[in-house]
Amino acid sequence: MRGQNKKHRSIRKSKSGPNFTGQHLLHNPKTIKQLIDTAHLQQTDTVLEIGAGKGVLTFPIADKAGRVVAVEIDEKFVEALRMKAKCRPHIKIIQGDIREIRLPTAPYCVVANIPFSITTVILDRLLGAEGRAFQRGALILEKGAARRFTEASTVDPRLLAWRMNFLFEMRTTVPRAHFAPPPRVDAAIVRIVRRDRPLVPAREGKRFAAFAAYVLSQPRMSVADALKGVFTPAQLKTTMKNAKVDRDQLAASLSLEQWALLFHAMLQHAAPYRWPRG
Ligand SMILES: C[S@@+](CC[C@H](N)C(=O)[O-])C[C@H]1O[C@@H](n2cnc3c(N)ncnc32)[C@H](O)[C@@H]1O
Repeated sequence: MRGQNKKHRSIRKSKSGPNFTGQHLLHNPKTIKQLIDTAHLQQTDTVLEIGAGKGVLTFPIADKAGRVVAVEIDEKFVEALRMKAKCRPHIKIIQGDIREIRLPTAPYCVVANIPFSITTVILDRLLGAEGRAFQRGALILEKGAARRFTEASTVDPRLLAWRMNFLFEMRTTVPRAHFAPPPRVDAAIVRIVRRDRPLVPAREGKRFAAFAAYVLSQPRMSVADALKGVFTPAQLKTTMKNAKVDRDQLAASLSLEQWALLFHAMLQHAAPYRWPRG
């Protein structure tokens, strides 16, 4: 018990923000195999593991990948992981906060059972401009979050921005009983893969999200009306025609391709002082 308290104190010390470590350790061999298989790892891959815990994923990942960089915040787990990884030089254990450490700059994959409470922060780092070397991943997320990230259409500007560069697919539900201690709700395995051709360049992600937020800020207004502040009437007419957007179409029904066409038209034709800012 004293050891436990000490452990939690050390986590608290090393973090800013909410004190929640999400230590739900996987113990179901079938789920562990499913998660790792979802990543299709090869000997040429470098894998970033986020929240390595006791290493239940770290070592099977290391059997398949060329290099593993495992990040863990809890110093007790880190100590044990370093002991176990002693004779495996292609495993690097980093003690740190995934919200703060530098991400790899060479191409890498992610396989992880992440702390659910910081899901959006983690995805923002991996899928935003900062994570430009991130190629693909297999992640265990809370089932509700997994559904939200993978449903066919979305009105979340940040998720739209991620989808310009990545494909999301929900693979399978992971019952809460597969973790110790079990989380409040079931989880799911989600596969994320970088698109061969991005619909919007990653460096424009923030500008795209600001554009999407602006158009979506009036959910009952047609896209044409919402864009009157961005384009001149002549620009708007051509843009709507080129993107095949109907006069009365609402933003919620735009396809990803239509979003990308509207955004590119703004960059090409609209005066920069009229571009929405985040
Ligand atoms: C859901 S557990 C997964 C542990 C292990 N991978 C498994 O599947 O059994 C999440 C892990 O992330 C660690 N963690 C929590 N917050 C973290 C952070 N900000 N940065 C790095 N690791 C963190 C926790 O200590 C915990 O070991």
